[in-house]
Amino acid sequence: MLRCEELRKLYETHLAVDGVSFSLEPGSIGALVGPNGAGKTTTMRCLAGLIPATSGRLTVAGCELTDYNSSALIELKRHLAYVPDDPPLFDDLTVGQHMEFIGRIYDVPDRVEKSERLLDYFQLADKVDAGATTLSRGMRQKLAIACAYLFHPSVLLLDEPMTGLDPPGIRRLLESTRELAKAGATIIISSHLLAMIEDVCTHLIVMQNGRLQFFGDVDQLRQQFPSATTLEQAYFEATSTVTK
Ligand SMILES: Nc1ncnc2c1ncn2[C@@H]1O[C@H](COP(=O)(O)OP(=O)(O)OP(=O)(O)O)[C@@H](O)[C@H]1O
Repeated sequence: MLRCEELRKLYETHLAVDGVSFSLEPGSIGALVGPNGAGKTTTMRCLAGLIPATSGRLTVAGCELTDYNSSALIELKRHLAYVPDDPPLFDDLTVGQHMEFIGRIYDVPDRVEKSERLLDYFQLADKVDAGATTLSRGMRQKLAIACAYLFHPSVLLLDEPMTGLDPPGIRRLLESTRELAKAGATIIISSHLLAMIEDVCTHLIVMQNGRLQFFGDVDQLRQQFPSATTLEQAYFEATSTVTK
């Protein structure tokens, strides 16, 4: 379960997120979309507990992010995985060592077998002994996603996950998010690639200039934008960035 109530985030004098509210039940996949600078990454980072909200109430994986004390954040991190668009990896570790490290700190049962399966699934098996600094951008992305899946998070936040991925990588990522949601996880995918996330998302969160323009499930989206036949058309109508 993930609930974001009246989230506001001020960077000094700039209001990046202005009163955004939405909630997602377990099993939901929310597509977080909006123009550059809309406040998507800021929202994700607040939900992940990486930056404090200026005001608002955030409940993520049963944890209330109100006081940002260390025990609340540690509890949150047990259940949440956040994969930014340029994931920070450990320069001194290999691909296999990343999986081993994450498997150990999250105390993942069968971590060796799960790691092998995930590296195989994300086509990184032949890179198991490669150092993180030798990976391509897409491989770094895949490794960060594999690390996130390893401990089976109940909330997964993916910020622009498809930017560096090849077509098989994108397909596998989307398939795997569907599987994780089916198993009860709550997922948010922030992306500009609307056609690609269209089939996988159950909900749409549209932001623009820090404000929420639309939140609802796919049926509500159809009701609100009856003439839109694609997610992209609904997006344009919600943000009015393009007129026909
Ligand atoms: N650390 C920061 N300090 C000051 N302003 C910031 C900071 N981070 C983001 N902003 C501003 O907040 C606004 C929202 O930025 P954010 O990165 O959340 O947008 P976004 O929707 O993720 O954009 P994009 O699609 O380009 O990634 C922008 O105007 C941005 O310039």
